[in-house]
This record gives sequence, structure tokens and C-alpha cells, in this order.
Amino acid sequence: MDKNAPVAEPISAQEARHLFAGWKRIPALVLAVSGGPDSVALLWLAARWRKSLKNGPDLLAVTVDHGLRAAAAHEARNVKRLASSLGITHRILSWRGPKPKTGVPRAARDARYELLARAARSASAVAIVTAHTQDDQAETVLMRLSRGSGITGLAGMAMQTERHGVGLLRPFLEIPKARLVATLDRAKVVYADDPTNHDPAYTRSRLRALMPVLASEGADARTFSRLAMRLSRADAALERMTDGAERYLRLRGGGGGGFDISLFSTMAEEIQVRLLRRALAGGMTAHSPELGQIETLLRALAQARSEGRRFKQSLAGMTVSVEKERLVVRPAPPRRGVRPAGRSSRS
Ligand SMILES: Nc1ncnc2c1ncn2[C@@H]1O[C@H](COP(=O)(O)OP(=O)(O)OP(=O)(O)O)[C@@H](O)[C@H]1O
Repeated sequence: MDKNAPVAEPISAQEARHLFAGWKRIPALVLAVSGGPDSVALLWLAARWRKSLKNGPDLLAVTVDHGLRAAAAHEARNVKRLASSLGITHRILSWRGPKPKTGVPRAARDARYELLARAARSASAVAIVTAHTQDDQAETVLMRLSRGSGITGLAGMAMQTERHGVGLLRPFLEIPKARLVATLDRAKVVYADDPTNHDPAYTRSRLRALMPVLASEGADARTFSRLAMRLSRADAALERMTDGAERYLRLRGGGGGGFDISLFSTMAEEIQVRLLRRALAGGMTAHSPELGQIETLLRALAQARSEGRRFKQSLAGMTVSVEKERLVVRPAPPRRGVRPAGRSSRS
């Protein structure tokens, strides 16, 4: 721990009122509480806030036991005890069934959101609240940076989004984790420490360990989180421009499928990438392509056109071709013996 780091201030009741202000008229919410400091602070702060109101949402705390660590069941029971002392209903849900050999964190996360969304629906809750912090946002950006993500990925996590048809709220996205820990310490509330958070077998843990070094050079969690906010703003602007470009291409396209290739080629490259990504996603047949694959395809397309050659390539279960001066994207014919793949989420 950096001895020169400023002392973290606990979250005051007034600040919590501000953070949760948008929830007042929501009938019911699910709080996702793992038992770690961030989400225990969410539980404690939300309970205190709710108690201060005459009318407000019904809060249901949910802990998912992934069945991956022996201590998890005990930690879940501790959350239940805390929730009950705070007057909040709590449910423990288990991830059953076979676990994959690789990609466990991702599979666990998918299963967790599925279970949380199901709990939300059965409680008539319109949204799930998680306790993602500014530090989580920084790690997400760093992780995506190391994977070569573009603007959309580097925009990080959104404060408000949707998963499995249920809202997902992240009120602490601009709050440093240290402030949530300070809140619990002042309130003398105990929390669990998940050892997998420090396990170097996981990419996220290894990148997390780099954060203090980066911070000493000025690239701290706040810097990464500000970058995410700025890129999220740029991403939203580019999506609006892509909407406009799509409308323009359809209007000027003279009917029929696909885009007029000459008009498409005059668009800025970033807009071409987004148009193509949308067209590929529209097929619903395969996994989403990576940004680099779309860029490579567009380069090949430009090359073929400059050389006056025909163009036809497959990507993510779709065929992209130029036919009668139109760029056409359609599902690729199934390869023999290969069943169409399910779609996975975009990174
Ligand atoms: N076992 C769990 N049960 C309930 N909620 C959980 C559980 N694990 C994580 N969460 C919720 O998700 C938040 C983020 O947790 P964590 O950073 O460990 O997950 P992640 O997998 O990195 O998140 P994300 O799914 O968005 O990438 C927690 O603050 C908490 O609100």
C-alpha cells in the first residue's frame, strides 16, 4: 500500500442519496452481492438509503454460489446474515451443471448474470445493481487494451445497460474501491476476500497487479476511467454517424439488398467498419467477428476494387461479396457436417 496515498473518505449518506437518486421510482431492484467489499458496501449503503425513505424500491440481495470454492457457501451465508440484520431479503442461487475446463471466469460470469436476471424477473425487478468500481473499470480498459480492442471496447463498462432483457446498473463506476472499503471499515462491517482475485493464473489478476506501477507513472484508475468516459462519448457519436450513414446508403441505394459499393467506399473507414459489423451481426448465424478481422476484410475489399477484381470472402458465418456494384452480406451456406454456431457477445 502506498503510504503517500490520500486517505479514502467513506461514502456519506448524502453522497449515497445522490448515487441512488434515480432509483426512487423503481418498484424493485436486485442487488448483486458477492460477499466481497464492493458489493457488501453496496448492500450496506443501499439498505441505509432505503431505510431513510418512506417510499422506495423493494430491495432483494442475491448471492450466486458458483460452486468453485469451498469457502463460497460460507461467505454466502454471511451475506445472508448481514442482509437480514439490515432488513433486506436475500437469496442464494447456485450455478449447477458441468463447469468448463478453460475459460472458467467467463463461463461463471455468464451463468451469474443469467441467474441474477432470472431472480430479477421473478421478483418483478426491472434492474440488477452491481458494485463495479472505478478500479474495475480501469482493469477492464487495461484488459481490453491488451487484447487490442477498438473504441467500443475501450469505452469500458456502462453505468446503465441491459443484460438478458433486464437493466444493469453500476452506480459505483466512478467511485474508487478504497472509498467503499473505508465505508465498511467505519461502519465495522466485515466482508470476504476472494483469493481468486489475486490468483496469477487469471489475466485480470495479473493486470491488477500492474496497476500500482502504472499509477506511479500517472496512469491510475482515475485516468483509465476518464479515458473510458471519453471513448464512450466518442463511441456514441460514431454510432449516431453510422445510423446516418446507413440511412443515407439505403435512401441512395435504389432499393435491393446491400449497399452501393461506390458510396460505401467514400465513407470514413471507421464508419465502414461499423456498417460492416452491423451487417455481419444482422445475420445472427455466427459468433461476432473481431475488429481486426473486419479491418482485414475491408483492406482486402479496397485492394480488390483498386485492382478491378471480384470480391467474395467469408467472415463469422457470413459471406461478404460485391455483386453488380453492391456490397452484399448474407449468411454463408453451411459447410457440410458443421452445424450453425450460436452467437456470442461482442467484445
Ligand atoms: N458471486 C456473486 N454473486 C452476486 N453478485 C456477484 C458475484 N460476483 C460478482 N458479483 C457482482 O458483480 C460485481 C463485479 O464483480 P467482479 O468484478 O468479481 O466480476 P466480473 O466478473 O469481473 O464482473 P463483470 O461480470 O461485469 O465483468 C460485484 O461487485 C457484484 O456486484
